Amino acid sequence: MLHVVCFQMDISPGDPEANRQAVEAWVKEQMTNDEKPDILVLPEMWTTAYRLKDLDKTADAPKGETIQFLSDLAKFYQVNIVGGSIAVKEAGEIYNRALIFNREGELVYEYDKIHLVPMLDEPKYLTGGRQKVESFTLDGHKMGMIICYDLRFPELARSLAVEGIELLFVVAEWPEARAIHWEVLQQARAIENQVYLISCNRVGEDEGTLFAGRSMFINPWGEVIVKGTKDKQETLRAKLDLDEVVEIRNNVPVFKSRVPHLYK
Ligand SMILES: NC(=O)CCC(=O)C(=O)O
Repeated sequence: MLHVVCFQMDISPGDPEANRQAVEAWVKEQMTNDEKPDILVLPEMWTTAYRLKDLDKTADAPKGETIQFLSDLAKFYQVNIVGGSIAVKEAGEIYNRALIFNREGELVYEYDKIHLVPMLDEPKYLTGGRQKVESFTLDGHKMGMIICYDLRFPELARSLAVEGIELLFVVAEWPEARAIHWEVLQQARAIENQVYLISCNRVGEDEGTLFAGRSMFINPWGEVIVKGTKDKQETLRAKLDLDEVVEIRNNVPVFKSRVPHLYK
């Protein structure tokens, strides 16, 4: 069983220090519980939220404070951290960068959001990722990670599923205005790829945008096993039986039935 916990967070806009303090307190609370989680998950752009005009000042350096902070927490509590994403400024460009740390505090994977979301002005302020997505391994299990708007591009999740991931993380700041897409697309990605899908969205409002919450844990059959509220900061948790992935792939052998040379 893999015990996964997500922080459906109400982010303090443009205030990395306040957000780091909130995350530190939350991690401490999780790790002093009797049942210690295996993986902690944070949302998208959790240090700054979508204060994009300020990112020149508030983005982290590539080996900056937030990266060290997450690494130290992972090492101190010996827990894997799917560190959501943060703004990182590198060679004059700003990226929406996801960060994954193992129990030793090592950065095992980083991913720059490929699809920048026009509806939130990302292309005006950020540079899209140029590296191919890859899977990573935590506690011996293959996993993948995408960021928010990436959810709309099924080929991205599929490429990770073809690599053999059992679990897909979706970290997000998805607005309430398109909440129906958020819910349905998550279930679709879980069903078509036969993976556990763990999403971590923010709640709250910033500069007129209300965010949708409804973070979800979905099993590889497509059932929502845990769902956050639409408007409350809260912690979501579940123990995942990864044998279910194998069982469902045996019962409905989608990956064996694919004929990829006949379509793109
Ligand atoms: N932060 C995001 O990528 C939001 C995505 C979004 O609003 C949408 O796809 O709709």
